[in-house]
Amino acid sequence: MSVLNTAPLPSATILGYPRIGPDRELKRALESYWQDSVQHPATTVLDTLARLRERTTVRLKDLGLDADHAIPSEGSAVDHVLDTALALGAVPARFRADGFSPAAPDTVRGIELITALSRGTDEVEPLELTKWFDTNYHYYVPELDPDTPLHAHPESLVSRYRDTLRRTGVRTRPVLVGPVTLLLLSRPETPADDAAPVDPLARLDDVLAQYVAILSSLAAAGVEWVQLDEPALAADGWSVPRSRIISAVTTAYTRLTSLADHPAVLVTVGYGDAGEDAHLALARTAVDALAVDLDRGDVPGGAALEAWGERPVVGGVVGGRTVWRTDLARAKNTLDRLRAAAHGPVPVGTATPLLHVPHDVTRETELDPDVRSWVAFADQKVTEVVELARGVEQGWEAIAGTLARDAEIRAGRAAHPATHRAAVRERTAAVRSEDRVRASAAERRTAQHERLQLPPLPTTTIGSFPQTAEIRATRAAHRAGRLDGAAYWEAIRSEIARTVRAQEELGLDVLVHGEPERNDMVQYFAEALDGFVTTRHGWVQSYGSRCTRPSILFGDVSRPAPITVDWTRYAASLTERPVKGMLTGPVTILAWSFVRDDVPAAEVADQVALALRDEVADLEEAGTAVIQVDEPALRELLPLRDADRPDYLRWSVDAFRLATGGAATGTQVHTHLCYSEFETVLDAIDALDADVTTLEASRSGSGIVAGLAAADFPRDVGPGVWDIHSPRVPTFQEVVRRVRRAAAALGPDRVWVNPDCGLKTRGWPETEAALDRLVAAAVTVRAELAREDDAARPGVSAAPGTAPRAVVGAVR
Ligand code: MET
Ligand SMILES: [Zn+2]
Repeated sequence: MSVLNTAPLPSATILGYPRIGPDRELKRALESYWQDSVQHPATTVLDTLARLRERTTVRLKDLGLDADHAIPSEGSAVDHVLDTALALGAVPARFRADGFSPAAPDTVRGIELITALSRGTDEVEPLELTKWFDTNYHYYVPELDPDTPLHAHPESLVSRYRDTLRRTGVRTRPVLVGPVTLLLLSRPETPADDAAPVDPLARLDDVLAQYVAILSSLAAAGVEWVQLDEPALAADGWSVPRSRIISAVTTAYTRLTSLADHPAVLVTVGYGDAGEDAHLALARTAVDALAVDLDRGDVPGGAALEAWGERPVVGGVVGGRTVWRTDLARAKNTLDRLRAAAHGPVPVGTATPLLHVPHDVTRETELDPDVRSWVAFADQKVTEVVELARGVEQGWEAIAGTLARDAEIRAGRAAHPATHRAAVRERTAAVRSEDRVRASAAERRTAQHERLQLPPLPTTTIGSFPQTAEIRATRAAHRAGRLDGAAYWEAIRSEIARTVRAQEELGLDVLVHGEPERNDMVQYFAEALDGFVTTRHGWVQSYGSRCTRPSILFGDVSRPAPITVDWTRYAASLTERPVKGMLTGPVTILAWSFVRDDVPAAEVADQVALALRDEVADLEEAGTAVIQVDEPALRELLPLRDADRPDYLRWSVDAFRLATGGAATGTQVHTHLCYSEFETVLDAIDALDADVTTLEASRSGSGIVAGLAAADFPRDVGPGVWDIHSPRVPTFQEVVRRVRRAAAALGPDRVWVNPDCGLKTRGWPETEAALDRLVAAAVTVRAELAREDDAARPGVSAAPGTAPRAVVGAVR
């Protein structure tokens, strides 16, 4: 084994930085290219990436990360997991058959390939999108079959490094997802419906051969440090036993560090505590440095640190997933404990990449100054890292002023009246367990059937309809004061009217108002509730070019006035069919906001739930018979470690039930979940006690339907039959197949027909085309079921359900 050089790891570092750009430059470049690749060719995306990389490096250097190897070399166009898959040359067979060959990410062909993999083509479906550990970032799931050819493509890793060095003079640290995590996150291309479960580690050797080739190329290019991220080590719930994962770690890092020439290897195990077994396994290889998450995890045990010897252990004391200032006194103590136990240097770092926080809070000039002083975005966190590193290097007295000021800000926050409001606390304290319980599911079912009179396989959508440029402009004009209340109200009403009319014409059974007034399903509620502030530039990447701007939940939460009732009432006045009231659930409001860290999450969730409970009551009062409370993030907050899960599931389910528990027997409560694998939390979904659950299902194959069937899930479900995350319109046959499969597996009297998720990112033409097929498919399968019924019971004719006007032309 020989490490190419002995350049030390610097005393301050971060594990990653936001990639989308302070003004979402990357989003704009990608979307322009996707919309019109003649006007905006792939080279414009590559130029934007290069400019952002340069900007980031210069900025980080200015903030004090001025040593070589302190700054990660990043720059994924769409997703870092996808980039790693491309670096290994892993292109699924269906894309190869469609004319795509492996390519390095930062090339025109690479951008074309990334576009196809993430968005699909007319011919083939895109990669599945799923959440990255317990965050709101979503990655594209790599697909690896036993025979997927692999071939290393290190070109972009090399060119990024060289380009940054040339432009800025800084030696950066290329980053890849580590081999063990990459394999655990991947899935086979051909879903193994009934076949034996696939072993995700089966291709370890082949994959390692590509990492070997990549590290050799990096060494040859003069790269001195490389970062391999292994967050999977801090999570449970993989399909292989822990012991095999640990032995894969040993195999992988023994091999990668025994190369003739290779850059020094920093392994990061963020997103929680990897545990003694993983630390020890890594320590027993010749890995050059380890970075641990000391925000969520603990200082590694003595045995592991003993085994690490004099190699550096990066103390990740600055959380990468929270916007609150780091508690510097606590960070100092943690670092002192690590330094006392470790035998080598302790550089200061972030716990995870800063991908999950916005760029810079100093730009938030409209934010309440008190709240702003409590907050740290990426740039402020870098400053915290740099300051703490100065404390480690020069002694804590060197940063005594910084520590004192932090303590003062912390005390001010604790004493601020908005962080403790007696009326809110009294109300949560008075909640009784009966408040979370409705009439029995059977009674509700009867009452709701009577009231709603829906056909079998009822059709509905998830809530939002296309958010056209026009609607966004209307909202923006209103916000900026260029459009007065009356004109705004009129514009939104006309959009609602259009949406209701379209749904009637398409023949949907349960309608929605379309959510044109909502900028975002969480921010909309955050703006209406007390206890939140919103930001102007606080964007974080959700997936690909999609960003969200989480609100900051900083105080006690209450509802000053009804939020959604007028819009829902207006939509209902336009149609005879039921219109769903649409609310975002308490868990999702928490998950997609930056939540205060000074009160237990269970208390915060109940505060939000009580506000929603009042909204449910007001919707009922306005005559609403169906109310959907979305919880797409239920699975997202699920702790990565098994031991932490029961407590989370208890308070999250409790909060949903507090929000919905006051609904009348005849009110049909829906919930909607998407973006992740729900198989592991089916019991919790059941415990939500919703009458109808709509789920994302079309990208993940038949998994969720099979899972629900196997669990004998006792409620109505709508497994999505149209993947709305890509512009592709499913064929009629595909939709029929999915509806049939769901009806057969779950029983036709329990199944709803709906898209995977809301339609806000889609355009009207594809929305109408797809919904037309969806309604047609429901009608077709209803007729099939009616015929089966007829055949089974001659003389009795089954109800065909509503026959939509669109259906004849729709069957194609
Ligand atoms: C991410 S879940 C989205 C649910 C929301 N009601 C919508 O339709 O947009
Ligand atoms: Zn959804």
